[in-house]
Amino acid sequence: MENAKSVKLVLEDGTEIQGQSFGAFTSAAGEVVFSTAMTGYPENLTDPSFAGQILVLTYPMVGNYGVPGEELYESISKIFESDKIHIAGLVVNYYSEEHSHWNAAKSLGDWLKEYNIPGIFGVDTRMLTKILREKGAMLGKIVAEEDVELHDPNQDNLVAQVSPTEVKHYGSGQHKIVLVDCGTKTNIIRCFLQRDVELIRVPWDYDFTKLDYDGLFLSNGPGDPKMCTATIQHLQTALGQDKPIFGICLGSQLMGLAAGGDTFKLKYGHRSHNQPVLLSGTKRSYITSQNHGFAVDTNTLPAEWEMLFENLNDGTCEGIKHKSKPFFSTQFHPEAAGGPEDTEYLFDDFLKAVAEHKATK
Ligand SMILES: NC(=O)CC[C@H](N)C(=O)O
Repeated sequence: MENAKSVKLVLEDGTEIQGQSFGAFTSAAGEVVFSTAMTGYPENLTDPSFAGQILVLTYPMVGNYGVPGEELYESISKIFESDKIHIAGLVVNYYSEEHSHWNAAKSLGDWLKEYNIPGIFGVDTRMLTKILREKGAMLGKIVAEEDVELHDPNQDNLVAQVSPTEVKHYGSGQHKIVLVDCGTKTNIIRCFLQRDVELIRVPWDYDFTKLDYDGLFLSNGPGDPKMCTATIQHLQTALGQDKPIFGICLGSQLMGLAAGGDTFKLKYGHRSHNQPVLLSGTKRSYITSQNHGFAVDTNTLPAEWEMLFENLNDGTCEGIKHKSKPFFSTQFHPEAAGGPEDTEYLFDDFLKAVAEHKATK
């Protein structure tokens, strides 16, 4: 790109990498994480779970298909995973200034500018990823003119920042599902609305235990799950009953914590569209979409709980289930967006559990 201004990426270990600016020419600090997904930047950038993070993409050319225009589906976005960009900054190797796609409405750089998010290109993102894999995810900053302090987003209650403040209702259907929105991806809402569901979307700290519902869903969300003390407390009440509960990603970690287990921070997290997981008790594996930096420590789970899926790369917990009650979760993203849709059937499994539970009443 001609005339692009110089910017640098600085890591907490002192590594400095020079690059060029695209998107907003401004400085930003955050946790530097990498994703090896080959496509899906419109979905990734709007996934609220990335709040506070500077995202490094290992795929070498980014921006070539531009950014689609907005369309609505039942009053929520049909295209994006929330209503804004959530990442703190973007790091790419080659930024494709020219984009071409039937669905593109603007360039990636212009989209980043709209939300005042800095991008840096001309960075060897695979070399950078090797550093992050050896040393672990690190704090860092993109520095334009003004220097900024390093900042650890995991010390903040990011969920409170991205969760809605009001209750919203969607759709009509046989099953009344409460969705606890800790930063939900809109494809989770779309997945429910494509099924026989009336959805009640509530804020992260809302006392849903007082609501009349058939099944409880816990969304994905940013930051350290231990920050969500209000959600964990309400969830403990729900675990004392027997209505079906399904959690995804942060929702899985909250289920583990509410059950009495512990979570820990992974060295560098799982962010990609090709994470293999094994369904416990079978030889069946699935390729899954993932975006997480924390995980449930399976060894700390109480005796009535067990691991439901295991990550085949590093053996960590990819979901848990209660041995006798209809409570289960996945650390990966069955709703994909982006990534493979092979595990979307888990929404059907959950609704089947809801229907069965209602039939016994
Ligand atoms: N996508 C998510 O829900 C991420 C959960 C949590 N913030 C983590 O990084 O592990």
